[in-house]
Amino acid sequence: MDESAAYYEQYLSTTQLAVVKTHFGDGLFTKCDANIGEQVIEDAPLIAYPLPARHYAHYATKGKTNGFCFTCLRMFQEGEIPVLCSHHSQQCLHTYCSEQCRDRSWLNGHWLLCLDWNRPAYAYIQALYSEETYSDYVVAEIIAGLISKTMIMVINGRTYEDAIEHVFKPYKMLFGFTNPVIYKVNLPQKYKKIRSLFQMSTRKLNFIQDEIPIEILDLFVCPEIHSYVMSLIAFNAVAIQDRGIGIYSTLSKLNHSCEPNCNVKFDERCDAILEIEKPVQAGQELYISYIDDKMDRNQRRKELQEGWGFVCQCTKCQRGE
Ligand SMILES: C[S@@+](CC[C@H](N)C(=O)[O-])C[C@H]1O[C@@H](n2cnc3c(N)ncnc32)[C@H](O)[C@@H]1O
Repeated sequence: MDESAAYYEQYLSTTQLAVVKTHFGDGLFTKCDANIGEQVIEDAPLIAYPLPARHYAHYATKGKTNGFCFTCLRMFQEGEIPVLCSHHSQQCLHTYCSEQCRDRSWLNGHWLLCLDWNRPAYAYIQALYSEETYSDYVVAEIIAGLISKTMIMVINGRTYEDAIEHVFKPYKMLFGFTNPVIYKVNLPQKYKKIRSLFQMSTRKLNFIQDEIPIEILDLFVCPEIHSYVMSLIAFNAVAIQDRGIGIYSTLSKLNHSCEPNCNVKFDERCDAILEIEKPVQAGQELYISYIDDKMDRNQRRKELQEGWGFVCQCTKCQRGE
């Protein structure tokens, strides 16, 4: 069993699914027959973020709409009182559906990106929220999460190597395939901005005793990780209805077909449910469609090439349909 298959085995051991090497890198396979409508896995996101437009709508109409949780993306119900960021005083408008979601967001790096807590980096953080630089904002959030989780593990007694391996592995495994398209546009400029932002975050924090060690900054805030994370967002992020985006470990292993046998639905939070659309037999690969598969072949191939950087090799395209 290769590294990727072995890694995913721990998540899939309670399901009838397996990650297997294919012509397109890894793919997700079923180990048993399944019928239309069967839900074969429910996958919680590794990370999920609201769309920036949602931030703005929320900022603009604060107090007038029900809002949503910035961690699990659940929309608040009529009359529900949101939990605010613990450091909210003026600028941070992050709202959560529970203290658990609030604390998860803080440990996942919100302490680095909170407009009220990280005042020295205020202008840099503000710039990340603009709509044009959505991927900058998400890259910064992901890298903040990597730094935060690594620091917490080191404080709890793990070695740097061990902590970094543990924290980065889920992201490393997502990108198992070799994709020729890696985003490198304006990279030095982009990663330097985020580095300056994190360097300013040197105040003593209540759960982290030290400043961000230079080893961690060097490791996670560098052109290689920046371009890797940007590519992850481009190729693996899934749109969650009109709420935001999520990156999912297992779903990221689903290859595309223009005649898919599965589709993905989301529950009221952003957990994804993979549902069978056409009967499948044990040993078959599961496919979703990344695009609107009703388009003609040229349009489909163009979208896949431009959006995901590959020439579609699915059965329908191979038949020339
Ligand atoms: C979300 S990943 C799917 C899992 C991926 N195969 C892996 O190894 O992790 C998407 C990538 O898989 C490959 N891929 C998926 N569907 C394909 C298809 N129909 N034809 C060719 N390559 C495909 C492309 O490299 C694409 O960018």
